[in-house]
Amino acid sequence: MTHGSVSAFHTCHLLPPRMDIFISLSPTEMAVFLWKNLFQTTMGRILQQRRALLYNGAHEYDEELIKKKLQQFAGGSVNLSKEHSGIGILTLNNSRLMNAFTGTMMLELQERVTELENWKDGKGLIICGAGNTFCSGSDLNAVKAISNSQDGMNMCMFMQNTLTRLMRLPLISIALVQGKALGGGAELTTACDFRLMTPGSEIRFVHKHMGLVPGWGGAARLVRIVGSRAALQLLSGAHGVDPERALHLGLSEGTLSSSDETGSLEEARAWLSQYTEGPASVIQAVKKVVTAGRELPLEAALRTEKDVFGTVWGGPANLEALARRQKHK
Ligand SMILES: CC[C@H](C(=O)O)C(=O)SCCNC(=O)CCNC(=O)[C@H](O)C(C)(C)COP(=O)(O)OP(=O)(O)OC[C@H]1O[C@@H](n2cnc3c(N)ncnc32)[C@H](O)[C@@H]1OP(=O)(O)O
Repeated sequence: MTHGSVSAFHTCHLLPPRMDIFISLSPTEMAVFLWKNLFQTTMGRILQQRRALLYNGAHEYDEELIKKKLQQFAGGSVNLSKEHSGIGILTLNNSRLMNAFTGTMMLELQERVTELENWKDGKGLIICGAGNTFCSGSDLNAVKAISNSQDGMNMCMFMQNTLTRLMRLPLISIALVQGKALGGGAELTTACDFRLMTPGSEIRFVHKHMGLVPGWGGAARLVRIVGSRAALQLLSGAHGVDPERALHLGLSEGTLSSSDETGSLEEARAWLSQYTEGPASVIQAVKKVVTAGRELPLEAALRTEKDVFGTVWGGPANLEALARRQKHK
């Protein structure tokens, strides 16, 4: 395959139904047409793979039933601001209850994740809480009302489906931890690629004190972030993890200097911007190949990497870079 060209392999299944129109195009127009078709075909295949949910009817999961149940526990909101820079700000907004997740907030989180999955210009995501604190987990008023096994298991599967999709977004994500990230709030931080903490903040897996273990996928992700020994200590000790210890464990990427809501968000934007510079198609491709490397067996990861490579090879960003012949000094 030569630089800037779409190889013969790629063209065979991409030729348009109207050959009379296609052959009237200039060579450049033909290359752009074929590249766009290749991009759409490959993206469709990758999107299809990614949207295969963790739980479905085969696992006795009834999404419509749990959605109706969660709808009964209203309050708060999950807001998304998609900025021109390609960075989205997702804010948990229930400050009266320390941003505890009500039932409707769980439903809104799923809606925001769907929105982000379809954000073509998206590159990064910062998740934070209103009122200078992150999230104190599930709304205990709702928890008490759905404490029967079936409702609890359905809520667990709903949140695992949603947080797994969040984790696999083709965006570089940060949990901006201000104040407290407790229980499900601590689990939510582990569904982000990185965590940044403000002075005095803490991440705390309080589940043991609730007679529980994490149910939103937090244990499985925590083991992959800090290792099984540290994860066992954090879950069995249920102690608060301050910024210094989080940094030491590799749970946090850094401690911000600002403690106030606006200042820390600005710092988080600046930190993330160093990784989201460049075309959205390339940043999204980078996240996709890393997700594949993290989650798939080697050969499947290699095949996904090949597919993702095919969406950017010979694309506008690649062709422009070749034309620039930049030196990486
Ligand atoms: C799988 C996830 C898991 C599950 O679903 O089973 C969970 O996440 S269970 C929930 C785990 N979280 C907690 O247990 C947190 C309980 N709350 C606290 O420890 C404190 O409120 C704290 C440390 C977050 C803040 O303490 P502080 O003294 O600063 O403030 P207040 O306690 O006065 O809180 C203000 C106001 O918010 C209410 N609140 C706080 N957290 C929750 C919550 N998770 N659910 C419902 N309500 C919550 C608190 O009750 C106060 O309201 P008030 O009407 O004044 O009592």
